[in-house]
Amino acid sequence: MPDTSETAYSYASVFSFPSTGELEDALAQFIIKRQKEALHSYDKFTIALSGGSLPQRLAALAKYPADEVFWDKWHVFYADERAVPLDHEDSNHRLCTEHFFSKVSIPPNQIHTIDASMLDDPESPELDMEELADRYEKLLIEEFANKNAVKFPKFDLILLGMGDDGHTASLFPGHELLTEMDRWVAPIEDSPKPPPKRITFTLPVLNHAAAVAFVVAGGEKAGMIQTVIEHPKEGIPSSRVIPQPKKEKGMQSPKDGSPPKHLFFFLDDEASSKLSHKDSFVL
Ligand SMILES: O=C1O[C@H](COP(=O)(O)O)[C@@H](O)[C@H](O)[C@H]1O
Repeated sequence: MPDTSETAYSYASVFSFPSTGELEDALAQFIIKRQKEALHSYDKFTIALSGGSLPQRLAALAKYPADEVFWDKWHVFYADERAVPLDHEDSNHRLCTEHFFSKVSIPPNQIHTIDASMLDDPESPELDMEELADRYEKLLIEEFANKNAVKFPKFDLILLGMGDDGHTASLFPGHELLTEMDRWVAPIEDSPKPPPKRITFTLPVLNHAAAVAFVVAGGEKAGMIQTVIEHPKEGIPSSRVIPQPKKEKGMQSPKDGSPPKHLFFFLDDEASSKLSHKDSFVL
C-alpha cells in the first residue's frame, strides 16, 4: 500500500469542487487534455467508462467545439458491464448512451459493447459468463495487443466510480476477483450489488492504464474516500487502483521534477469533506 501524508498525497492528485457542475467542467478539461496527449503519440484515444453516476458527469464534454474534442479518434470500452441487454435499465451502455453518446458524435463502431447476441435471456442458466467475458477480452486484444504487444492493455484513460463500500468497476470488497492477475476481463456471477451477473476489467488492466480518474460525489461516500486515499486497505478494491503504466517515449513528467502521477480523484466537496489535503486543480 502507498505511503500517504497529511499534507499531500504522493501517488494521486485529489481535486475537489463545490458543485457537481464545477466538477464536471474540470473533468471535461482533464479528459480533453488526456485526449490531446494521446493523439500526439497515436492516432487514437482509448478510454474506458463506468456506469452508475459516472455517465451523467460526462455531458459537459458535449459543449466543446470540434477543434477541441476529436470524437472520431475516440475508442470507448467499458470498465465493467452488467450481463443484461444493451437497452435494459441496468445496462451501463444504456446509461452512457442516454447521458453522453446521444450528445456527441463518437462513431458507433468505436463504442465497444459486450456481445448483446448472448443476452436475449439474461436469466437463462445457459448464459455462459466465461464466454461473455472472453468475447469482451477479445475486443481488447484486437484494439491493443498488436499495438503494444504487452501483457496488459494500456488505456489512455480509465474513468471509474466508487460505491460507498469501496467497490469499483465490478470489483467488490474481499471478492476473489481481487487476486486475478492474468485475465483482462473476468466474469462475476455473485455481485453483492444487483444485478449479480457482470463482467469487469481486472485490477492489472486498471493498473496498467496511463491514467485512471475516480469521479465521486456525495457525502455518503466521504468516509470511504478518506479510507481509500489516506488509509488504503488491501481488501477494498478502490484502494488497489494505483496505476503504474510502462514508461514510453514522450511520456510527460511534471515540470517541477516530481514523479508523474497517474491516479486522479475528481470529487465534490461533500465526498472530500474528511480529507486532510486537496490539490489545486491546475491542468
Ligand atoms: O455497480 C456499479 O457501481 C459503480 C459505482 O456506481 P455509483 O452509482 O456509486 O457511481 C460503477 O462505477 C460501476 O460501473 C457500476 O457497475
